[in-house]
Amino acid sequence: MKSPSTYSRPRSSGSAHQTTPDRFGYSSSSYASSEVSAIQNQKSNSGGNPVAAAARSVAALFVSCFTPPEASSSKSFVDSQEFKAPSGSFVSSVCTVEYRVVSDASGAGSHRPRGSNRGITSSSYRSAQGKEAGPLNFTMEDIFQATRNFSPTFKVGQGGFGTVYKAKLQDGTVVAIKRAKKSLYEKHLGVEFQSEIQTLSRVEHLNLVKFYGYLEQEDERIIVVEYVPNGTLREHLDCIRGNILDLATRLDIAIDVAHAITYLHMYIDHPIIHRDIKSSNILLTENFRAKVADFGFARQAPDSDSGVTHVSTQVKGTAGYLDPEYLKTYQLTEKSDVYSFGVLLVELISGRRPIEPKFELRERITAKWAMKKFIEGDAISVLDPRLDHTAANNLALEKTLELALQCLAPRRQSRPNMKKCAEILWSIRKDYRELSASDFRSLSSTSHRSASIKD
Ligand SMILES: Nc1ncnc2c1ncn2[C@@H]1O[C@H](COP(=O)(O)OP(=O)(O)OP(=O)(O)O)[C@@H](O)[C@H]1O
Repeated sequence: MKSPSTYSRPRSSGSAHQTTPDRFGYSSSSYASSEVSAIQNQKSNSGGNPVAAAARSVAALFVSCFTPPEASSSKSFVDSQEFKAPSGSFVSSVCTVEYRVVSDASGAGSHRPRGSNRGITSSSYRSAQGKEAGPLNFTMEDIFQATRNFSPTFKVGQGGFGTVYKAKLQDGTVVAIKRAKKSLYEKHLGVEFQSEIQTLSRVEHLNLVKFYGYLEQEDERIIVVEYVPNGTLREHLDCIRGNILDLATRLDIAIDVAHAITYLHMYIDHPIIHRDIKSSNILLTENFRAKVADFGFARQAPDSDSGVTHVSTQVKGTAGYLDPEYLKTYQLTEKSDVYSFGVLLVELISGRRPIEPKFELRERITAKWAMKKFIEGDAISVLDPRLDHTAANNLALEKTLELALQCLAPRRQSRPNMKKCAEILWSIRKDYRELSASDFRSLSSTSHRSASIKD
């Protein structure tokens, strides 16, 4: 459950460009010039390893961490009349007990979908089999029937938004039914609900949860989406869903997520910034295909055709995944998702959560710890200890950390876009497969040789 806590950060033009440390330790004192220069000096004596050289050059970006962010020519989304938020709609952000940063949004719900309180969209015209099945005209009765009056037996999850149930519709389609909490204190849920249904109704992609419809009636707000049966990525990294994920599967998942975000950023009419990319929002199918879920914080991206470079908005997202430049300037772009994706890459490689309070201070912020290790030439110690140090794993580890370092660049201009991330990951996977195959060949020829010696 979300509840207001200590984090409060009202928009204030005066403070936006100061070099104050953020609460995750990415400050000029803790992670910028002196520390990185020292690391770079060490590395400059370490020979001509191309990976290390790339790491060094990207590491230099950390030196410029928290310099004033934008040239004055940049144009904000709120500068545009069309998207101006209603006056007085900006309020302080708050942090939840789960460290999820939420706030009453100014913009996510600015375009209510047309129609009544019974939501049927183009995406809801399809059944689970992908057939054109006609609109799923949900009534409260349908929902009660499908969930057996919201029986706890069918409950599969609980999030900040509410409770999630697995249910079967009358046509046999298995769906997830998300029922919003009714708490009077949770006004932001209305905004999250609007944001989620608006976004879901505009998208369709193999790596995004499919939308079937919604219902908004009196104090009930319900979203019906594809049921994804194999839990969240975080549950798999925690090994509470069976076996440990091997690196090949982790690379596949990273690529699926990269495809989903690329689609949101580049391949729809009005691109979308997800704003909450994290391992607990990545759902897995039985075949370990990844589907990005939870569009409660999604926001329309700035319209680059009209020269708008960013959206000025309150900070939303989840601690540990938040782009420090967005935190500091309130300027949102697609590159904030790229930053979160960088954190996700480190999570996939290390198995650790983005914030690990139980570790000593210097290991507590996983991305920061991992990047430091990588820059120091000690990538090996970042690999999830439950994975083997094969040649293929070690190479993929180095290359993935190198990409993560680029995604985590303090300044958004230095981060690659998501399409580039996907391309780099394809090439990492290709090399990984080739090396795994040759690892396997040499292993089997060794065992063949030792069997012949015995004969
Ligand atoms: N489509 C789905 N298929 C199967 N399980 C789901 C689905 N959507 C959500 N769940 C389960 O319900 C849980 C809560 O999901 P939900 O999207 O409501 O989270 P949330 O409210 O956004 O949480 P948070 O605020 O922590 O991000 C998930 O962790 C997952 O276990």
